[in-house]
Amino acid sequence: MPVPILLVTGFLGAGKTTIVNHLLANAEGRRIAAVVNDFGAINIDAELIVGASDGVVSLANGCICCTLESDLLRTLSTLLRRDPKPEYIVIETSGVADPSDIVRNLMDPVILREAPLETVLCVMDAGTPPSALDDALQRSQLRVADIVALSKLDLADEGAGVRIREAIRAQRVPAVVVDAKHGEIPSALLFPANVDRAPAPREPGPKRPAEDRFETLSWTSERPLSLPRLQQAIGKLAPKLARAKGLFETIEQPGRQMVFQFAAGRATLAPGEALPAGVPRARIVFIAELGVLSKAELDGIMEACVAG
Ligand SMILES: Nc1nc2c(ncn2[C@@H]2O[C@H](COP(=O)(O)OP(=O)(O)OP(=O)(O)O)[C@@H](O)[C@H]2O)c(=O)[nH]1
Repeated sequence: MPVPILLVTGFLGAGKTTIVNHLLANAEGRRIAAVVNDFGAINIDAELIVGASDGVVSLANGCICCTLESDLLRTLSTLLRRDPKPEYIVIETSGVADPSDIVRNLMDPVILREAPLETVLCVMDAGTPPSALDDALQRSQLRVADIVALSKLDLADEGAGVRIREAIRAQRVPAVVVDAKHGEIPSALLFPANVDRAPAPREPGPKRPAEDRFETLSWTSERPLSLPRLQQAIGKLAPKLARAKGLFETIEQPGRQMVFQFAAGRATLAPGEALPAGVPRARIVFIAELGVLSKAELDGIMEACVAG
């Protein structure tokens, strides 16, 4: 029985992990295997997924989640050899990845037979300015999509959803556009009921030279952070950042981790789990356009947040 693949693409911080988490938490008896592609040296995506540890997790509802190892095809064949075999595979791509390259990889004849690419979902922040769709990376993420999910409608102004839908239409993208409130998309839209029917191979589009546009800077600390000082640091860094995410302990709430997210100019902080043993007290990944932020500048700004 072929195992259909759902590929989730979308720009940095668009809301891909939120959707994958929602799918895993609401699997309704489907055995879903999720492959998350982490950008940075610190393995944050996997930690944010409910109940994950060591990069691989089996959920109580029969779903599993793993990080993408060096090679996508090897990761997929490992998943396909598992017993019981997953019924669906969800691959979350990196926000800086051109999904055409992954689509091309998935056209491998063996993978296509055993795990055909069924649906490509592009997640887009509803507050994305229409001009951002002229960006080559955003365009290639949209171009391969069957479904575009608009995230963060709750944060966007009233007209934003309409404006971004018009901008997507203007790109002549044939995809269906749906709203995804806090990661919620009807799973019937994403997973075919009849898995016997293998989807047709796809044309991934022209191969573009890989563009090194972003760099990831990891920052860790063995000491907890001061929240007011962190706020100041993020204020300084914000104009230079494309994305940041991290986990850390604060002086204000010792013994507990906070989950920090920065996407589309917006920073959020939420309470996380208890601080696990043997990990640095602060682990944050910063993503910036190449040459915009040096490690020395980042370290200088972040060290000022450390207690004592
Ligand atoms: N208010 C609100 N926040 C959202 C929604 N969807 C996602 N977010 C938040 O947006 C931030 C980024 O979401 P992620 O799901 O981590 O985004 P991502 O696309 O996986 O990010 P990368 O993998 O780093 O590219 C997080 O703080 C989410 O909680 C939404 O519908 N509403």
